[in-house]
Amino acid sequence: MPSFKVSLLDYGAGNVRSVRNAIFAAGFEIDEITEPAQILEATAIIFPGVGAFGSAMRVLNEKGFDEPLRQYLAQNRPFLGICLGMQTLFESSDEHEPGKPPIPGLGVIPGKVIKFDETKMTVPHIGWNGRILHQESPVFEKVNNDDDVYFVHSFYAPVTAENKEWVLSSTIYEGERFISAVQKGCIVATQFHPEKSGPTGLKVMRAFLEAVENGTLGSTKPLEVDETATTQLTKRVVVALDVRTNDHGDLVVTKGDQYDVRENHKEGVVTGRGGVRNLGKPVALASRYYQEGGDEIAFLNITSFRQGVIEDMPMLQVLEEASKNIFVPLTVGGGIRSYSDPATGQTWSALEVASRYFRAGADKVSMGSDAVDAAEALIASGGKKTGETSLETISRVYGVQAVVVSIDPKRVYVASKDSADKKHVVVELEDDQLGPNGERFCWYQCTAKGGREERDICAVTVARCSEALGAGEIMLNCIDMDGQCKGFDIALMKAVSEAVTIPVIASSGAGKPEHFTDVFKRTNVQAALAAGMFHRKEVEIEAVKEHMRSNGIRARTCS
Ligand SMILES: NC(=O)c1ncn([C@@H]2O[C@H](COP(=O)(O)O)[C@@H](O)[C@H]2O)c1NCNC[C@@H](O)[C@H](O)[C@H](O)COP(=O)(O)O
Repeated sequence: MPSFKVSLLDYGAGNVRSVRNAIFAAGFEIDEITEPAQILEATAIIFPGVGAFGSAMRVLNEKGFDEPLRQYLAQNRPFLGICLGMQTLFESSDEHEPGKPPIPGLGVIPGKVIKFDETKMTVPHIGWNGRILHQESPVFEKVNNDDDVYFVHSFYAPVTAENKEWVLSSTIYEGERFISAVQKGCIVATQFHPEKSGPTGLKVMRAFLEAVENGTLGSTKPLEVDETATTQLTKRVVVALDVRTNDHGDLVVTKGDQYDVRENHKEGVVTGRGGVRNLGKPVALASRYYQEGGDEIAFLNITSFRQGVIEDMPMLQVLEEASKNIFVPLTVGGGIRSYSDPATGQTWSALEVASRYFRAGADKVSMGSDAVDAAEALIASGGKKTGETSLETISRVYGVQAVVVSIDPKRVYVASKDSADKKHVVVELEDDQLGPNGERFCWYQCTAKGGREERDICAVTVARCSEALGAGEIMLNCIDMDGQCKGFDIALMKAVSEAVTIPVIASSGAGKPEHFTDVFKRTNVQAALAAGMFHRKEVEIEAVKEHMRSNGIRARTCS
């Protein structure tokens, strides 16, 4: 039985549930810090930060946590900061609340936090990347040096002459070296998320707590840093679980065939309107994919458009259960929008809905129909933002990296590149992906309500508007390819990933490992997802990664 409880500094933003679950998984109990006085009474403090530097420091100051925290750190007492919990240790940051003056950091480490240059690279830096060690430390002694860890951030701390002695590890992203972990004595912090870095992350969390327990935390040794060493962001293999209630009211994982999730065929014979395809229980399947090395898992509530009031949120329980034993990023989508209860007239904002999901264990929320509405409104207003759309309100509080837009387009074939309405981006299809009658040109019409409502706006426009409104990532589905096992729609993935600077997840159509290698070789998407082929056990996640590696594409190794 550990001799101390971990003091958790939760300033109320983002998914702290996973940090709690990772501490429990390491065998320790938690004291929630709610009063400034508790800080100086703590044995070990863990400070997870998600969101924006400015609002984090404002909350620390308003709650009176900043001064006792500075004293605690000045006494070199055990501390683990995560992501923003590391950045706030620095003197300042370029990330501050719009229209508000920059707020200084805790000022424990010299230096300023700055933003990755989106003219040179995709921002945010989302995914699994490596570490170059600058010190030997008990915190990393249980993990292999080349184990990847999970990052999700747009701002970073560069290594400088003034803060060099603090650097525990650095990481390279698109040629830019940044500090991925710091340690001086008993003060440790990571830019990456140990609670989301799978078994590797859990080992880091356990090693930190055990080093506090046996008093060895501060025993570090500087290492000779190989200046030529580098790291590279892996391409992510994501698993999607389309979830809905079946005709008996059970919540099941289902899988559409071009978005139609009903069994209409038996042995190739049309049998008419059958039951909802049932491919298993959401939490059980998600746990299987975690064990099998899935880099991220997305739960999509595909009938959420029918949901009336906020109370009917079945995905909350799924998330709470799943996040107990799954330590890779969890995304939830479906029904992230504002609600009003016709009976009581009570309304709930999309921000309130999203906050419930973050508190239940989600790392990212994904919006479909609401994003199409917001894009149409932005176009109609000539690009004038209201600041009130769900994309803007949620990304302002939780950071763009926590906001995904899921786009559901379908092909509209046209005779030539300029025969469609000028407002739609027409693409030329790849020779091996022409239309059913050899069509070579099409535009991608967006839909809402799960493909049920066609809208007069194209996928490229919705992606661009979503980025402008605060989305940090695009999940790019394709109704034509969904469930067809013929590969991802390359032309669509190219058109959208070249139109935005935020990461794009390719989706719909994978049927074999080659399809992942293909989309990573022919487009610059950062991730790709599949559903059916994994649910039907036709392909293993590791087989996909093996095929990628054997074609020179970096994939995360789980140890
Ligand atoms: N009938 C359906 O299938 C369906 N209806 C709605 N959705 C999703 O549910 C969410 C609804 O969100 P809102 O309530 O509009 O914000 C959206 O993310 C939308 O994409 C649906 N599924 C979307 N599914 C797309 C992928 O998630 C799928 O998993 C890939 O196509 C991979 O499949 P494959 O590998 O088997 O080809």
